[in-house]
Amino acid sequence: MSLPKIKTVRAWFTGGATAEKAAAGADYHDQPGGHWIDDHIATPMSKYKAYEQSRQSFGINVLGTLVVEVEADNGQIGFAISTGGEMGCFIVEKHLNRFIEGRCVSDIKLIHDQMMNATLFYSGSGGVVMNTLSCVDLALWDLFGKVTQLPVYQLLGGAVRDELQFYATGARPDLAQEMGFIGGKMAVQWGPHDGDEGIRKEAARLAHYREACGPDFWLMLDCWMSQDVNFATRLAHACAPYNLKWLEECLPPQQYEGYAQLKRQAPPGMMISSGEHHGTLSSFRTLAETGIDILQPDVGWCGGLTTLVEVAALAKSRGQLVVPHGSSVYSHHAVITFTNSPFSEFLMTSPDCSTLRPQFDPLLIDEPVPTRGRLHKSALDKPGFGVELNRDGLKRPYTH
Ligand SMILES: C[C@H](O)[C@H](O)[C@@H](O)[C@@H](O)C(=O)O
Ligand SMILES: [Mg+2]
Repeated sequence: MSLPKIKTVRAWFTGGATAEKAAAGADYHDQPGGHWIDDHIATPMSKYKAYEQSRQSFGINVLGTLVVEVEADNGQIGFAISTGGEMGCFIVEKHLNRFIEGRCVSDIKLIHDQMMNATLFYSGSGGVVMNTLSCVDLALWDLFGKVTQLPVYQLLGGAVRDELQFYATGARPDLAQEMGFIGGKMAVQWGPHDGDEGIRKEAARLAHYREACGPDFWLMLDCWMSQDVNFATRLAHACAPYNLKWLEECLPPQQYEGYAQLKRQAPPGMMISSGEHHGTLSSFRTLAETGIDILQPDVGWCGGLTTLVEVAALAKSRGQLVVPHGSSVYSHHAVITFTNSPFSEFLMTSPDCSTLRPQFDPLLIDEPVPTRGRLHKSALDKPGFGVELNRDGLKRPYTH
């Protein structure tokens, strides 16, 4: 089979700081007011009163959505979305384009290695540069699937299970249980600056939902980098009586010693997780060596699908789980091929968690959502990632 070459790469954005209004999409924090995902959630900025109530107030949604499309010389187009906005457009159109155009559509790993090495001097192994590189990588996998007429999960070697099962991240674990999810993960709302009262409030909320959901429904807390080892340890022990399944991302990404200490100090049987704000395989090796139980790379932020596959193999060699941060079809196609990813995250983007809204709505046409907390592999049986792009409102600020 003679494969086409990549003729053009283009980058678009929507939402973010330069947009007139919030525009949800890949940057799913860019929601209109009154949304659960921006309601007094603890962050490293919560110790500043002005930034305690809303994450948008300190800029969680400044980047906006990046869309990358790659067009082959036979006219077929692959695309992907991530969090990166106008800055990502600049990086794609003014820097990464030189490693992409002219290459064969199957040269995904070569392009990935050149993008990684060429951005080392300004990527800091994460952040918007890694988001952008990840988005290019995902678009290349999508194009390869479109050209070969195969879903990405089959390009990766095929499914190791017939269906994906999901826990739901949101403010209402009770509603998640009614919808058939296997668990509910809530965002913590209090942090070290709230002292013992904060721990009491979190434990009381957990006790309420343990009562509402019964003894076996999974309940988790997501701390979004907002804590220190002492607060996280004491929170873990305060929540142990309510069978907290895992405590997530308590510390900033680089505090590896802290994660190792937290894992040692956590109650027996309670899992510790992190990873959604880590980028590159090396960072995940260091994170895995802390001994935490679950690595949670975001495939749109960690280095793309090419890196995610490497991270999954690393974790598998250590007996650790990989449960990617909620990233819709971009992680579904990977997770269903990983033997150490027994479940996935579905991130509730409906304002009050009462309905099943596709995570990247409205950007992906035909974006699947779980039914009774599950998604059969047949839902992924379309070429590439199996979704099409809603181009409404997209802007292309740079060309080359
Ligand atoms: C719900 C969390 O605060 C974040 O908004 C979410 O993006 C992430 O941490 C997650 O694990 O879903
Ligand atoms: Mg998280």
